[in-house]
Amino acid sequence: MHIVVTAALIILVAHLVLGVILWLRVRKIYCYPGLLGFPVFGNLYYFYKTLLPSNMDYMVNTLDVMAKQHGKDGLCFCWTSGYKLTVLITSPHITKEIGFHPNLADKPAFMYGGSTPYIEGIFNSERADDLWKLKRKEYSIFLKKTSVDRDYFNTFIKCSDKMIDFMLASPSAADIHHATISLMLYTSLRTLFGNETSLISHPKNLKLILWMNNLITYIMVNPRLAALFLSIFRRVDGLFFPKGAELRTWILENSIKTVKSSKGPTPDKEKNLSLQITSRSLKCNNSINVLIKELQELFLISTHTLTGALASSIIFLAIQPDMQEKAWKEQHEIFGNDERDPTLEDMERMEFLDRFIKESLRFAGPSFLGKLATGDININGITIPEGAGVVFLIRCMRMDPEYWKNPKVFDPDRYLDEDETSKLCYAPFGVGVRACPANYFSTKLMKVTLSKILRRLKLRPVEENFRFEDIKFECAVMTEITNPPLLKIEERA
Ligand code: HEM
Repeated sequence: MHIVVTAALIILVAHLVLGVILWLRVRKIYCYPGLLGFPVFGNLYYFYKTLLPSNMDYMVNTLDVMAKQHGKDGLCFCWTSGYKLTVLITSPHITKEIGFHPNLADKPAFMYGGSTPYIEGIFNSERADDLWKLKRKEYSIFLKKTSVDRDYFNTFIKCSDKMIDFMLASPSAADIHHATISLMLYTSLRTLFGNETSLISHPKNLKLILWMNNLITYIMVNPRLAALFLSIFRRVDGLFFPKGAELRTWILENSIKTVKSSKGPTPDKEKNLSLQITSRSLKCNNSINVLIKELQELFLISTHTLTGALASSIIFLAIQPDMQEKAWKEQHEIFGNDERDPTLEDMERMEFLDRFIKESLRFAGPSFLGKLATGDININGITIPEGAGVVFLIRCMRMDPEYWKNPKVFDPDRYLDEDETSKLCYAPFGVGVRACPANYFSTKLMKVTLSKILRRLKLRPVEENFRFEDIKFECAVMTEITNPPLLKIEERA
């Protein structure tokens, strides 16, 4: 009994000390929710509330509720991961003011660090240092408009035909996520890796990527636990996922072989991004492990985001027949009954499809953006202190009735009179110097694929009464549809 009482007292005192420390850290901070009238207990309450979020949906929604209840002027200070001081941004005007702030070029290790046993390239780079700058330059060259239009456009067309074949393979109940993953893996290999292999469509590898999506989300929410688990698992993953390991080896060997044998006036490394990465890594005498992590990141980041975005857009078309007809009519006006492939000029004319993709990304884009303040940032007399995490709750901004008329309604035409405010709280490709370098690449690929699908296929949900309002969204790295309907696929006459 004595021991139990002593233990209880120690725990109580330790908590009081912790509560006081937390309170001392935030007592002068503008607009903080944890005080609850009882500073020490209020801080302890928020410490536990944010210590181990079960999933990203819970995390983002908890932060959103806090920001709505306690935020002022689009800012709210709080804890994340228990004790990390974080400022939540929920206003497009603050986004504008600090989006490009020089002290916001780094990413918080407590959100991105968990996956380093597996991926470590530009996306996962905490620091915007010289190496990041070099890598970023390589990405920008390979993903810029001229490279996409010149080098990838025809591959996008071929890949879209493949997507249609995938969909037609099970016309009575097509699983769109499955089909899109196959397409994205294939497209990513053909464009960014410059090569392809049948290993990609092995059912075990498709399953692995589906599983990866959930894993990446879990890692961002629980980075420390994840890093520990992954660094152990990394050594034996080939035993559990032999097909995945085979694919990794294939990509690596292929890149190294091509770079080593490259000669002539146009070195092979200039042909695609993975060869560029391999060439640089070999020149810097990096270990093979470092190279694997960088290539793995390129592979994952280019497939997982696009899979979510494209699968959601196809589902949005299927469950909104009026919208599908409008998009089809636009295609018909451009091509008539001609079955030719689209040209770059045709793509320019697809204005409704452009808006449709934009609206799809408003619903299915990323849930939040995480940055790190590397120095004090002053806005309107408020200081975001050095070391604080800065989380832009972009999904919440994209759904905020203050900035959008009827935000829950899927309305591509809302972009016909887009103002600066809605542009600022849209940001599906991020903000500032760490924004996604693949904005043009991704939207062009989505547009080509949707255009080809619209011209050849009619899509409907198997469950005929399924409406847009029935969709359940969940915050993940990309916002996910948790109840995706199976689709009926019919060839247009
Ligand atoms: C629809 C598809 C995509 C969406 C919605 C998307 C979205 C994003 C977002 C929100 C960020 C973080 C930006 C920030 O922190 O401000 C990001 C970063 C990044 N994305 Fe994408 N992305 C997509 C496709 C791709 C593809 C295909 C690639 C191919 C290589 C790619 C490569 C990257 C890289 C390298 C970064 C890190 C940039 C940096 O930290 O400097 N993304 N993306």
